[in-house]
Amino acid sequence: MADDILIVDDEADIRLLIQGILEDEGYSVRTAAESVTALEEIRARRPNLVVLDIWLTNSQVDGLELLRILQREHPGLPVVMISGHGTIETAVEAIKDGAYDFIEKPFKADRLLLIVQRAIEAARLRQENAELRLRGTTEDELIGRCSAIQQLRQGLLRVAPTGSRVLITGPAGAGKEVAARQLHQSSKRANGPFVVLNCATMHPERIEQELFGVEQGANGHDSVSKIGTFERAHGGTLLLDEVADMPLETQGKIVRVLQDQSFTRVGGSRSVEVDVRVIAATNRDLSDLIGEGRFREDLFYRLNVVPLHVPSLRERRDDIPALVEHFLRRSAESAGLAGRQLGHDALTALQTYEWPGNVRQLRNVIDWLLIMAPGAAEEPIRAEHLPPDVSSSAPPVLQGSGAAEIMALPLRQAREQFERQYLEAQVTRFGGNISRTAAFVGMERSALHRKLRSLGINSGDR
Ligand SMILES: Nc1ncnc2c1ncn2[C@@H]1O[C@H](COP(=O)(O)OP(=O)(O)OP(=O)(O)O)[C@@H](O)[C@H]1O
Repeated sequence: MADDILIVDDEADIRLLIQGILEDEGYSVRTAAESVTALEEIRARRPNLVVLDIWLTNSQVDGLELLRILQREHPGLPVVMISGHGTIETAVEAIKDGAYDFIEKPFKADRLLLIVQRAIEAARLRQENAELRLRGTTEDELIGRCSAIQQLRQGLLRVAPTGSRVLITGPAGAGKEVAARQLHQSSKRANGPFVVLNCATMHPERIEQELFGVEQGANGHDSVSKIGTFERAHGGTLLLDEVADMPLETQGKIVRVLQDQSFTRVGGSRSVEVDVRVIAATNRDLSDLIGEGRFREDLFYRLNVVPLHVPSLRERRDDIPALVEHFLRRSAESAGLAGRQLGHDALTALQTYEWPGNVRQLRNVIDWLLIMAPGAAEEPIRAEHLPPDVSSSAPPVLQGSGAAEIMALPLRQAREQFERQYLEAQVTRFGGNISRTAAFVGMERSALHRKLRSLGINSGDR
């Protein structure tokens, strides 16, 4: 997606010159000769960058004043100043007032392009960092090698370049946002913004302001007091997270935006044109909600062009060791703590746990362990060090009380009890796959089957 640049200069030949240079590089360019038109253009749709002449003749306000208005009305919008009669003092003043940089006429095309590219990049990074701070850290990389994740990864790669809409389903914390982010990264819009709107945490009355922005009449002019997520996502991807929680009325408006690729801001009348790829995510069954009249069928079909599913963590226990290793490394690095290893018992306990909160919960457990687990950095973390809710649901053989119980029994029963607990834990850990359990425990597949039957363990051979 081409970045959108507005050139504001009173000299027509300079506007044409800059426009030519930028368009040759693939930018999409709009121009304005004075401040009123410039503000109109910016209010019609926020550009990615403004190239602004310091001296504007026949203009309501000059370049420096316009810069101040932009800083007030459109914070975060990068501005590169141009001057023909530039003095260092004017440049310094513009930069103090928030301009990204300054270029003096006559300038070389290379220098203009370099500054423009850097300014857009810097603004994008700033926006991404602000969003990450707001929502906590997140990943770009979908960790996991199990077949469901490999299938998901292939699906993402196949659909990414097509620009098609995608509906990502899966339980809370399973990685739907990570998948959406990866889709964006592999698409042609990768250099554009990736914006997330969580429809569940948003007050129903505020959701439209968030999505479409707000325009208010001030001094007889319309002025934009808030840029919405649709506009911020122009040229990129918008993830509507927890889309099932979107109020019905807003759903109707989204249908229209998807149809027209344009909308009006709350309180405004002019139409804002955008080019946004919409991805939706949900942990609910939208067909049920359609049946109950709580989700619009037309929106469902528009969003669900390509459905992708992220499995729960308990359906892919095989991926737990790789996820644990990844989070141990990442969390230790970012907290400045020494890295730790997990003992086999702790890892098995994690692999047999049900994970109602999925990968998000696993990540929290790892953060907790790095701070709370006793012992020196080089000592492995044991099952008994896991947080109480995880360790208390671990198979008894991995809990301190398991050993005490076994010691109270005669050998035959003790052996049987141990075998039952040990094998139950291993079968769960390998997701019920008997061949892999047999390989790990060192038994023939058929012998393991017999053993499980004799111990009354339901393997449900998957
Ligand atoms: N496959 C994965 N690889 C690496 N990290 C992951 C993976 N899946 C999830 N995570 C991490 O788990 C946490 C939750 O993931 P994410 O926000 O994508 O889940 P979600 O399905 O969108 O959740 P919700 O429905 O609650 O919004 C994040 O911190 C994310 O970085």
